[in-house]
Amino acid sequence: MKIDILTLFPEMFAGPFSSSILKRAQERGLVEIGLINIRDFSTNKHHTVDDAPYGGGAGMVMGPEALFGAVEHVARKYGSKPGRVVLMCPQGIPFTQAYAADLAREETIVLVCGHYEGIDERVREALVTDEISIGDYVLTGGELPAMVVVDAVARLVPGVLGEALSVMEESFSNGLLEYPHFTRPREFRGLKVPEVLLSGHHEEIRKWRRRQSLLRTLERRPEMLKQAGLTREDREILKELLASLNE
Ligand SMILES: NC(=O)c1ccc(NCc2cccc(O)c2)nc1
Repeated sequence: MKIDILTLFPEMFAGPFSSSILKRAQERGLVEIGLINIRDFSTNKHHTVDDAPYGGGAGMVMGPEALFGAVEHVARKYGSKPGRVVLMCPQGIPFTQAYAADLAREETIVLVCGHYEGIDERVREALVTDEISIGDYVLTGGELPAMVVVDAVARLVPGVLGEALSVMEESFSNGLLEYPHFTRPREFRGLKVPEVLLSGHHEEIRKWRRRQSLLRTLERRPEMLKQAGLTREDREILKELLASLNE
């Protein structure tokens, strides 16, 4: 999978992409991450990429020339239009695990890191296929959201996480929050591991984990329960949990 990132600050990406899973994924050729400096496509001698907004108002807007130039550069690099051109912005669609899975199926995606008060609308109209927000807050630029998207998407590319992916996705993608995890030592500063996890009874362990996922989801994200595809057994457990919470 090829991910090209259009940014004014390519140096911001050196850290996250030069360590651990993302580094190894690139070394193994599973993911290619291209960093493209939007400023290289500025069309004026001052190399600016932003300008005052028509209609007045505070702040600056990123103009169309450099962004169009940068996206066309990517298209020429691959000899075809990019599959998806994703603008990171607060007005975007909330980024979710499902959205990451959707993007991970693409051969090439471009992430556009906007700045200033926003970007010229003609970029949205003519180039952008997706607008994504990583949360309801405004950041100084789209770079951090782009890193989040690259991390969430790259780990889903086949081979990047290996069998760990299926285990992780299975627990998260079942629509509930994860159950608690424990590892050695069995007791730490008086805090013990739940006995059931030491019992070796796999069916009991499965039930305990499912119950913990349901309890955690009920307590923290009850709205997720509606579309979680609950079994009859789950509903029984939820009834008990609700009864005990209402005691
Ligand atoms: N929540 C987010 O994903 C997010 C994304 C970007 C961003 N800032 C750059 C920007 C880019 C475009 C328009 C705009 O108004 C601001 N801030 C927050």
